[in-house]
Amino acid sequence: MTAARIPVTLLTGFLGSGKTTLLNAWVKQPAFARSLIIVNEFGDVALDHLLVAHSADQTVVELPGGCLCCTVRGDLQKTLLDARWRFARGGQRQFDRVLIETTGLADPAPIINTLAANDPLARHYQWQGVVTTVDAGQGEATLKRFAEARRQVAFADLVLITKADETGTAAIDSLIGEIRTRNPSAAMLPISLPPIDEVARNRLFSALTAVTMGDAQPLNQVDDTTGLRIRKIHPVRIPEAGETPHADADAMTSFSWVSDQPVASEKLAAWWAFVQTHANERLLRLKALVRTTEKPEPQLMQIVQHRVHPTITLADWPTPDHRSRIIAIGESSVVDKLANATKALESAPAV
Ligand SMILES: Nc1nc2c(ncn2[C@@H]2O[C@H](COP(=O)(O)OP(=O)(O)OP(=O)(O)O)[C@@H](O)[C@H]2O)c(=O)[nH]1
Repeated sequence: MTAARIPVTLLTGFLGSGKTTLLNAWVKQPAFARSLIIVNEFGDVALDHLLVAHSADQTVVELPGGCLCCTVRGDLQKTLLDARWRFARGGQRQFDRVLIETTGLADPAPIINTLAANDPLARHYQWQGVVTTVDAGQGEATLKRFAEARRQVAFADLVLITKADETGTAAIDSLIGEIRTRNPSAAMLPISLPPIDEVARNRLFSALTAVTMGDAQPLNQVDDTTGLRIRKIHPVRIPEAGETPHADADAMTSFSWVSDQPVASEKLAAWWAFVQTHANERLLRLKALVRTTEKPEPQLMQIVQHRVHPTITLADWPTPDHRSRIIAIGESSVVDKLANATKALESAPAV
């Protein structure tokens, strides 16, 4: 008798659309306690896996070095095949399902193909579906501009329209219409994180349970805003059609910065003031986890296109590595300026 296959769910969504925030809430649900979480990082400075707060039952594996969809498919296959014994105790596997968070620029098709059409993997793992996050405020413009965002939506079984708390219903309705034209069969749900009440929480987690456990029923009930019949689709084999991934992203560049020296708060504030003047659609994403001379806890600072998120002081460093890290992705006209400005964080304090 063969053992039951392990369900795998992909979490994708454009840069800054709320994947990590969702994943954090998701894996705290008791039903997801025994999850193996695979986080793919963009660029050479890994930060996201540090921001996933998981429990002792869960393991977060970082897949560094580029985008899951093109450069590290072999790594993903190896990680999944090795995981069964690497994360086992006394011969017992320590996880019951796998959640994979992609980078914000990932094309899901090759990942789905790796999982759905790969013999050794298919023997042990069961492909479940795709959850795609779309930013309520910025999603429509992002969908128009980026092929990656369109493909992330096109392959979704469940689209979560995040940050609904920040956007009016008319804009959300318009975004839902836009998504419908690209994926008529996905279930859709506007959400706020953390969910605003118990009802919202239950709707979100029953939709996530449905897509993770392969149960179409709750998904059918998620969204009836358009009156369309919603059905969960299991992509089995999706041709890549010779498409060059990241066609639009070629114009994009990124920089990353790591330092073991704490930064003076004043200097960080001046840097942040400068960085914010460049918060626009040319700067797709900036994330900074910084140690200051005044505070041992890390400051988490984030920008998603023109939206500057409030700075958060984390309770503690997620790992023993207390180095500051900054990563930015966007058009080189902006990213180069920010990279230059970031050098100033390193210089000796003025005397
Ligand atoms: N107000 C509000 N803010 C949100 C919500 N979801 C996410 N955010 C904020 O949006 C910012 C980006 O969220 P992340 O979860 O880091 O987004 P991501 O998709 O993982 O980003 P990348 O890894 O860069 O692609 C953070 O500052 C979050 O706090 C939401 O529902 N409401």
